[in-house]
Amino acid sequence: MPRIELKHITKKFGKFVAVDDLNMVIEDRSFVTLLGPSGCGKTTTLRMIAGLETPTEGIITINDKVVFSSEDGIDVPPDKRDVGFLFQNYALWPHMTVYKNIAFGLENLKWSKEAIKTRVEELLAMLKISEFAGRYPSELSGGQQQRVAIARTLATGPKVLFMDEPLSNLDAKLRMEMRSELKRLHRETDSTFVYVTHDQLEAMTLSSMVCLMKNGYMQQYAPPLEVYRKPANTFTADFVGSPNINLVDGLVDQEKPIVLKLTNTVRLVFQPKTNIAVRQGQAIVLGLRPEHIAVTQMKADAEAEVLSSLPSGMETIIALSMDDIRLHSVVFGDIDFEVGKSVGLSFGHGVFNLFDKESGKNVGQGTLFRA
Ligand SMILES: Nc1ncnc2c1ncn2[C@@H]1O[C@H](COP(=O)(O)OP(=O)(O)OP(=O)(O)O)[C@@H](O)[C@H]1O
Repeated sequence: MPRIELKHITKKFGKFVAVDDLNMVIEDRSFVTLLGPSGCGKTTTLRMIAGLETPTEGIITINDKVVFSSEDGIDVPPDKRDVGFLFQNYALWPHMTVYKNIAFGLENLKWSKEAIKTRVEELLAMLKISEFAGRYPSELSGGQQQRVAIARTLATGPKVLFMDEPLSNLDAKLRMEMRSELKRLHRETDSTFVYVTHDQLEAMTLSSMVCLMKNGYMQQYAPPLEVYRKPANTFTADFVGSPNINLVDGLVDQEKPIVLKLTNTVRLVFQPKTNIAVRQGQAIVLGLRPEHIAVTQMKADAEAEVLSSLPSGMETIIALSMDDIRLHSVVFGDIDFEVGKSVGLSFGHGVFNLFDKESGKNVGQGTLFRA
């Protein structure tokens, strides 16, 4: 079963380094998402693994077989890597029916008519498009066309499936529907999925592992909830989560216990979960997820004023001003808050991340309370 390994993969376009010394292991049957802002190197990475782009340096192995090595001059072509593709422009063949579109690849492989029929019917059922078998692509909605494209890609049973923003042409409702379809397909097919997106929500909800990239560098490679709970640096902290994490600048005011000074009046004790090293006067950034800032009338750790309240029914996003620091909190339930009102903030039920201001790196996790 395929396990993919990238060793010291670098890709340069002229002098420009698009991917820089990337090392990663994609475990068999995992769902790995390459995530990051536009231009960070996601597509280039995917294309190098697939064999569509030649790395400048490094080694790629699939199932312990070297498919690329700059040193040994090995470069196995894409069709010999046992992989399938699904891209943003999934262009179905317009003059072929849905059935034919899915069958085409199998006919090329000289499958028997009966075997093709069995396989196509299985895929039509799996993707819930059996009733459209006789239609042409122009007679289908965008979401239905996308399902056909997925069925066509899955037909030959590729061990690894590469997808580059496959849902970006769909409207919000369909994207949501296709997300759960993709997750189900991943379970049902036993294939390894490698998926490119710049949509953090898509990456969070779909993947077993997220590879977060910036400027050609891997920033963090971890399960999505680990990226969320324990971001490696301020960039990854800020990239995942909606509404965004609150990143508040401050100073280490005291080392034992650790006291953080956020403003002239807001000082908080940071109780680390494990031993961490900070020094007095060190500039830090405190990461506060909005759902860990509770708005309370009792036993507050800090005081704030309500700047705005955005109730959506299930939850309310509140903009707050704590001294001159702006914070966002999320409160669950259909509650509204009065603008201008003074409220208390409690940090009692959260675990917070502390970052070094200069390097941006995570220095540790801990709980917070009033100093
Ligand atoms: N053929 C090329 N020649 C020169 N530069 C390229 C080429 N292909 C990509 N690049 C550059 O390499 C960088 C990474 O491109 P890549 O397509 O991998 O980014 P991405 O993260 O997938 O972005 P997006 O989300 O916008 O698709 C970009 O700055 C891009 O301009």
